[in-house]
Amino acid sequence: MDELQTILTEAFGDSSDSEGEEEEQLLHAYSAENQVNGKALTGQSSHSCFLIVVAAEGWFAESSSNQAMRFGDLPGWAVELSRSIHEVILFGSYAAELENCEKGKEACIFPQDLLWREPLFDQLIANKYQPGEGICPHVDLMRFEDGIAIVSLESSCVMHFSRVENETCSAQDPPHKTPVLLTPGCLILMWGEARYLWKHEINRKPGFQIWEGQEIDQKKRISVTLRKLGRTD
Ligand SMILES: O=C(O)CCC(=O)C(=O)O
Ligand SMILES: [Fe+2]
Repeated sequence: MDELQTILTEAFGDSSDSEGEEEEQLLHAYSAENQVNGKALTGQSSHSCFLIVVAAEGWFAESSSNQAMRFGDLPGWAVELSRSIHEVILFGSYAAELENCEKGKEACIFPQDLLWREPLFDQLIANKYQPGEGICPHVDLMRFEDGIAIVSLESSCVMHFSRVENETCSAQDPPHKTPVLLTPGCLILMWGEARYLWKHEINRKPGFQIWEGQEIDQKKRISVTLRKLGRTD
C-alpha cells in the first residue's frame, strides 16, 4: 500500500473491510435538522493526511496565499479523496438505511445518480482561513452541479444554514439559522435543498461560533471543497 493510501486509510478507514468494527466506529452520520439535507460524516481523528498533502502541493506556502483551485484532472490525492468520499457515502447510506428503517423513515445521505456520476468531482478548491476569517452566506455558483463535498480541517467551527428566501428579512426579524458543528476531518455533503435553497456561511467573528452555549476557540482552518462543473452543451 502506498503512502497516500496509508494516510487516507488512517483518516477514513479501510473500505475493503466493510464488516470491520473499525468502520462502524468510523462514521457517525450527523445531520443538523431534517430539513437541511447537508450531512456531515465524521471520520476518525486523523485528518492530518490532508494537511500533509495540501502542504506537499506547496499551497499556502506564502502567508499571503489563502486559496488554491484545480479544474479538470484533479491531483492524485484528490482522486483518492473522491474515492474515499464515495466509499464513505456508500457505507453511510447503508448505516442510515438500517437506522431509519427501524424508525420507518426514508434515508438518503447522497442521491445515487450523483454518487455514480463520472467523475464524481472535477473541481477542487482549498481555502485557508486565519482565526476570525470565514465565508459570507452564499449558495454555490450554478455552474457547479448538484452534490458538493467539503472536508473541514483543523479548527472546529459552526457552519450556519439559512433559507434563501430569508433574503428579505429585516434587522428586527433576522433569518433563522441552522447551525452545524464541523469538527476536524468532518465531511459535509450538500445536495438538493441544502445546495440550492439554503445558503451556508461560517462567521468566525467573536460571538458567532457558539456551540452548546460555549464559544469555540477559533484557530487556523483549512477546507477542501469538491464539486463537479455543469455541462456547457
Ligand atoms: O470553507 C468552507 O468550509 C466553505 C467553503 C465554501 O462554502 C465554498 O468554497 O463555497
Ligand atoms: Fe460554498
